[in-house]
Amino acid sequence: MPAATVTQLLKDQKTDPELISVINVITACCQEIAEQLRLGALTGILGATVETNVQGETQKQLDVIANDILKEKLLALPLIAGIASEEEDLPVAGNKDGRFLVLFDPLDGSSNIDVNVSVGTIFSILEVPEGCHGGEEKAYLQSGRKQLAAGYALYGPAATLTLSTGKGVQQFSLDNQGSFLLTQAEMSIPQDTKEFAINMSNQRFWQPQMQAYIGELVAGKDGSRGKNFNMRWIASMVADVHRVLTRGGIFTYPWDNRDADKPGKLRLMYEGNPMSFLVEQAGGLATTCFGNILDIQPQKIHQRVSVALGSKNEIEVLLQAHQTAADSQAASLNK
Ligand SMILES: O=P(O)(O)OC[C@H]1O[C@](O)(COP(=O)(O)O)[C@@H](O)[C@@H]1O
Ligand SMILES: [Mg+2]
Ligand SMILES: [Mg+2]
Repeated sequence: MPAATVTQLLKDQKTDPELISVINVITACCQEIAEQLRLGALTGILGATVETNVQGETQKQLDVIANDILKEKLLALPLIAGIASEEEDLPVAGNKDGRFLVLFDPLDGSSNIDVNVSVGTIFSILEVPEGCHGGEEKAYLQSGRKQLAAGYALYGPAATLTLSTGKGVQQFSLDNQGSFLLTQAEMSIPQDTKEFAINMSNQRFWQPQMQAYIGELVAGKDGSRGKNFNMRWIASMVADVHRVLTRGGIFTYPWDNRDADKPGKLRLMYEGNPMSFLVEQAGGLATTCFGNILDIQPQKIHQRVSVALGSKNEIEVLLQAHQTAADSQAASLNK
C-alpha cells in the first residue's frame, strides 16, 4: 500500500476537516520554501536584507521570502482569523469570521542558510477565542496547551514534516512529486540519553545550577553521573529538536544574563510552544527549568522563554538540580 499523505493520515485520525484545510495550506507553503532553499545560491536569494525584525535581528532574504509565502497563502484562506510571525511586528488580521490563528517562525536557524546547513519552518495553530479578532494580540495569548496542532518542516538532506494534532507525532518525507508521505507513524523519544545540545559559548552567563549540571555532563565517567555524554549543536532549533525526537537527547537554550531584555533567546509562541507540544506528544518533557512550558500564560506575542526539552529521565535530572538549588536557597533564607 502506498504511504499515506498528510490529508489521509489526518482523515484517519478523524481530524476536524477545517483544521485539515489549514494544515494543507501550511504544508503547501513548506513545499514552496523547500524548493526555494533547494536551489540555493542559484536564485541569488541567500544573504541578508538591510532590514532588522522587531527583535532587532538582521533579516535574511529567505526569512522574508518564507514569511511572505506563509502570510499570503494563509490569509487567502477564509478559515484564517489571523497570523502572527517572528518576522512581523504585530499580528496580521485575516477573515473576521475565521476560526483559526496560525503562529510561525518562517525560517528557523536562518544564520545557517548561507552555509548550507539545515533550517526549518515551525508552526502552531490555535482557535480564535470568542469575542476576539485575529488582528489583536490578546487573541494569541493562549497557553501552549490550547494548541490544536503544531509541527515543523525541516529542510535538510531530505525535507521532512513532523506534525501532531494531539494524537502522537507523525513524520512525513517530501517525495519528488512534491507530496509529504508518511515515513514514521509514531515518533517516540527514548527516556534515557547520553547526548545533549547547548551553546557552550554562553556558559559563563548561565545560572549556577545550569553550570553545575552541564559541568557534570562534561565530566562524564569521571564525575557524579558516572557515564560519558556526547554534545551536538547545530544551531537550528528544528534540526536539534528533530535529532531529539528521532534518537533522544536533550536540547536546551537556558536562561542567561547576557541581556536583561532577553533572558531566554527562543520565542515562546513560535518556538517554545510548538516544539514542547511535539516533545510531550512523543513522551518527552519540556520545561523552562522552573515550570512546564505548555502551562505558561503568555504576556506578549514575541515573549522569550528559556527552554530545556527531550528525554524524560534526563530532563528530570536537570529539574532535580534546579529544585535542589531552590531548596538550599530557601533553607539559607530561613536561617
Ligand atoms: O546563535 P546561537 O546562540 O547558537 O542560537 C541558535 C538558536 O537560535 C535560533 O537560530 C533562533 O531562531 P531564528 O533563526 O528563527 O532566529 C535557533 O534555531 C537556534 O537554536
Ligand atoms: Mg527560530
Ligand atoms: Mg526565524
